[in-house]
Parts: sequence; C-alpha cells; structure tokens
Amino acid sequence: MKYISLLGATGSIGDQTLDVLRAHPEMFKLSAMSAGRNLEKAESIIREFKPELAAVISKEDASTLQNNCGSSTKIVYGSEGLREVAAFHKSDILVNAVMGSVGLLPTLEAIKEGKQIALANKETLVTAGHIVMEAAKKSGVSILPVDSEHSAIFQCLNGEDKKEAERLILTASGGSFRDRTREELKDVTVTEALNHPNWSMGAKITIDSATMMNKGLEVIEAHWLFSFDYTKIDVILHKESIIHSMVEFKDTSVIAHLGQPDMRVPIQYALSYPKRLEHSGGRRLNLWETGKLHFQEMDFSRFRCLEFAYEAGKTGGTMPAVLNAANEAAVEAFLQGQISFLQIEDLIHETMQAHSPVAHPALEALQEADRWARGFAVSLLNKGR
Ligand SMILES: NC(=O)C1=CN([C@@H]2O[C@H](COP(=O)(O)OP(=O)(O)OC[C@H]3O[C@@H](n4cnc5c(N)ncnc54)[C@H](OP(=O)(O)O)[C@@H]3O)[C@@H](O)[C@H]2O)C=CC1
Ligand SMILES: CC(=O)[C@@H](O)[C@H](O)COP(=O)(O)O
Ligand SMILES: [Mn+2]
Repeated sequence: MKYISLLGATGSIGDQTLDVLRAHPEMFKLSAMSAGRNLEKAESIIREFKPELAAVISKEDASTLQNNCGSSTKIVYGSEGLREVAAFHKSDILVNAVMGSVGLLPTLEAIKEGKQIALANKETLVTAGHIVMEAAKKSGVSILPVDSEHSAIFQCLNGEDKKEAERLILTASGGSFRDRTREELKDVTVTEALNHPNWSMGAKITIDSATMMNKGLEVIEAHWLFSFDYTKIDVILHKESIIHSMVEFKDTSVIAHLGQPDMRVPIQYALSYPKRLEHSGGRRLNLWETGKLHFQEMDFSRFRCLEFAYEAGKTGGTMPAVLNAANEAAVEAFLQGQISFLQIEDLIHETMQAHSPVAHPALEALQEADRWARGFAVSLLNKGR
C-alpha cells in the first residue's frame, strides 16, 4: 500500500488523482490532503476517503470544516497547514497539485522528509528549480513528473543513455485561440479563453495554455527535470495533443509518447512507477480513428510568452521566478476582468524588464523576487494599464 498526501485535492488534477485512488484501492490510500477555498468539495472528499489530516487556507474555514467532519480528520490551515500535509509522517508520496508558486515550500518540506514527489505543480520548478533539484538529489528523492509532456519525455528517456539524446521536443496544442491571428485576440473574452480544445483543466493553466505561457513554463520545467540546456529544448505545435512529447537521439531516431489526452494516465504512472497499472475507464488510441496528426513550426512573434520564458530561463537566477509571479498576477487580473487578454503578456514583459536578476539566488531571494514581481505587476494594473 502506498500512502498519499495530495495538495490541491479539490482541483482538476486533484479530481483525477482521486479517480486513480478510487480505481486502485488495494494500492493507494489518501492519508492527507489540502483544499483551498472549496469547503463543500473538501468535505465530500474527507467523507469519502477519510484522510487523517486535511488543510485549508483560512483559520475560519478550518474550524468550519472541523465541526462538519468530526474529529477523525485533523484540520489545519495556512502555509503551515500545507507543509504539514506535504510532510505527513504516514505518507510515502506527495502529489503536488496546487496552483501556483505556493507549491514550492511544501515540496521542499516533503523532500526534506524523504517523500517521493509526483509533481504537477510546474510553478515549483520554474520558481526554484535549482534548489528543488539539489534538495531532491541530497535527500535521494525522485521527482516523478505528472505534467503530460514531462511524463512523456520521462518515458521516452527510460532505459536510454541521456548523453545520446540530442533534443527534447515538447508538443503544444496552441490552446483556445490556436487558429486566431494576434489581431483577432484583441477582444477575446474570459469564457472563450477558458475553452481549451483538448483538455479540461483549472482556469489558470487553461489561460496559460492560450497565451502559450504554459509551454514556456514547461520548457523551464523540462530544463530542470532532465538537465537539458535551453538550446536543446524545442516546442512544436501539434493541435491534436495525441503525441505528448518526443526525444530526438544522436542517430536521428525520434522516440515519441502517444495516447489520448487523459491526465489520469500520467498521474497513475507517477504513482505506480516503475509498474504500469490497468486504466479500465481509459479510451484506447486507435490512430485510424484519429486519421491525421498535424504539426506546425512555432511562431514566437504570435506567442510572445513562449519567447519570454526562454529568455527568463536562459537568464536564470531570479528571472524565472519573476516571470512566473508576474504571470500569476496577470492571469488573475485577466480572469477578474481587469485587463484584456493581450495585456497579460505586456504586464509580464514590463515586469521582467524592470527586474535586475540576482544570480544563484537562495530561497529567500527567490521568495523576495516572487513578492516583488506580484507587487510590480499589480502596480502596473493600478496605473490603469
Ligand atoms: N489540470 C491539468 O490537467 C494539469 C495541471 N497541471 C498543473 O497542476 C497544478 C494544478 O492545476 P489544476 O488542477 O488544473 O488547478 P485547479 O485550479 O483546478 O486546482 C488548484 C488546486 O489548488 C488549490 N489552491 C489554489 N490556490 C491555492 C492557495 N493559494 N493555497 C492553497 N491551495 C490553493 C485549489 O483549491 P480550491 O479549488 O479549493 O480553492 C485547488 O485544489 C498547476 O500547477 C497546473 O499547472 C499540470 C498539467 C496538467
Ligand atoms: C495536460 C497538460 O499537461 C497540460 O499542460 C497541457 O499540456 C496543456 O496543453 P497545451 O499547453 O499544449 O495547450
Ligand atoms: Mn502539460
């Protein structure tokens, strides 16, 4: 039996992780979990899975939930609560599926306690990749990717000599506006942006996918997970999301990972690795039904956020943390109707331009950069951008 701590249990990855646990009760048990503000859903998960520990954001919500759920689940709160869940003594694995850089400290806490990490929260590695990877190495902990592209690359590299791999090729669906010109993006609505063609995901990542920042964050995530230089990480457009990513080797062979777009597959693989388990509800891939697969070269002037991410990654130091935090602030402002879709990239760009990066930052410097970038992006908003 593997005991699981799940951060972000009420979200999209949270839902699908719980599906995997439901499908394999003989293998996995939820021992601790966190929710954000969705108390109703948190209560229903607690009633079904009976974890020993659960965290929410506020003290008031913790007290409400404790009253509603009884004493067999201890309810904690705040950033300390997230850390308690991540490091829960009975858990073997942390599935980190919270949204945003709030996921960083609990990941580090779990690593310190020797937990295996199944990482969906890409913002953790974008913000502090060098610190997280170094800590994992020191503790002998493996970080298993949940993000579909990285799970694909992980599988393509499995059993291969990494030194013989020349290039990682991440596929990008193009998101909600893949067939629109920049001119056609001026007046798009939040509802339109939230309509991803292939994946049903949380709001923030769906907007990231539409701006192509998701792929930018994934390039940085791949850099840290697989130790590839940015010049050896490429992105191509592939609108069907059937090939989840590829690796090219020095003999020109390319190994690709294919499957229906279904996050339960990489989540389950990260939990069961190195074994594979049945996925009885999963749709099989019949390529004759799919018919054609399409590919297109990435246009960096159409998708500026991808360019910003490469730039931030290559600059290194505190810049990726700034990119990420400015993006989180900008996406939130777009979701709240405060800025237009194209202003997301303006806000990120201006924040990056105003930042003087610190090389080889310690955790505190990264946290400071994260705070600064959010504050700066919001100050731009207040200036009426
Ligand atoms: N969805 C997907 O298919 C994929 C997601 N990812 C990554 O996984 C992560 C989660 O994505 P997704 O599940 O879509 O996101 P959702 O928005 O659906 O879920 C986010 C979860 O985090 C909780 N949460 C949000 N903010 C906070 C906070 N400040 N403190 C504590 N908890 C918080 C939410 O709680 P509540 O709802 O209760 O407020 C919810 O449980 C992201 O990093 C994303 O990039 C990666 C690949 C695919
Ligand atoms: C499911 C998953 O891993 C998402 O990150 C997905 O990749 C989003 O798709 P695009 O960013 O390619 O639109
Ligand atoms: Mn992805």
